[in-house]
Amino acid sequence: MASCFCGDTVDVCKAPAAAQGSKDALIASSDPRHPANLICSLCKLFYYNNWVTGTGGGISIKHPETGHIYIAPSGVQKEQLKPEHMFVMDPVSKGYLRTPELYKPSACTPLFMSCYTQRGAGAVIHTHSQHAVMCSLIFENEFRIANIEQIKAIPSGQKDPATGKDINLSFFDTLVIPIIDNTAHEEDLTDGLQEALQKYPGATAVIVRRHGIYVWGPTVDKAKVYNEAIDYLLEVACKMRQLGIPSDCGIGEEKKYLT
Ligand SMILES: CSC[C@@H](O)[C@@H](O)C(=O)COP(=O)(O)O
Ligand SMILES: [Zn+2]
Repeated sequence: MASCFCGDTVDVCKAPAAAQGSKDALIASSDPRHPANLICSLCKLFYYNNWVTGTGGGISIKHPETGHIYIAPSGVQKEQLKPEHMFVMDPVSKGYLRTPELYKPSACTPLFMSCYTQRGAGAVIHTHSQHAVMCSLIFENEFRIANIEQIKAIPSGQKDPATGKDINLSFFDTLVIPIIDNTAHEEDLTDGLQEALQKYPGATAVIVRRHGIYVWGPTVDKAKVYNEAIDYLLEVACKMRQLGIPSDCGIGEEKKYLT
């Protein structure tokens, strides 16, 4: 049976008939969960959170069945993306299976690839969150926050030996996120990101000073939850700092900073 560009054989290709057998089968789908559609809907959502305005930031998703890596073009308004704008990369050869005309792939591609390769990520989110930028000015090399309920949404880096599932942080734990320095060009961040990935094997995010944050997870849903929870915690940390309370202070210790 002949194979389609989407990775299926043509008899099971789920793309609309007009796209079957063409490279558009990689991006044409009526399924809102298809990476080409999900990148567009999530970027809209992120735009309204002020995370990907002014063309900054973005998201890359690995197709959970085919393993194809979906990447948006560089320098475009992320809330206006359409599935036909997507680059599609083969995860093994790292060659592009689909290259939309007139566009270059996101400058974040080498950083997304580092998270796929070194962390087995299923999706990588990059935002220009103001909370991440502010925390990168407040903290030196690590962002730390402790004893806040929302921490429980973040993985600890440990796995349950019985189920193999990620164990999340507890309320009493401290979340630590490494901070790397920004560079003139996005792709030049790759070495710094890779070093941080090695040094912090349990981390699910890296903050880029005066720039934003990269957050990844084993699935797109988990990456989305981690990004939301981390942004909430970054915002809480900024507010605690404004009141003079260290974000990793012990339970009850805040009183002594509030006099
Ligand atoms: C506002 S320009 C931002 C870019 O330099 C970069 O930091 C970024 O996040 C997006 O890069 P892009 O190549 O458009 O996907
Ligand atoms: Zn950026």
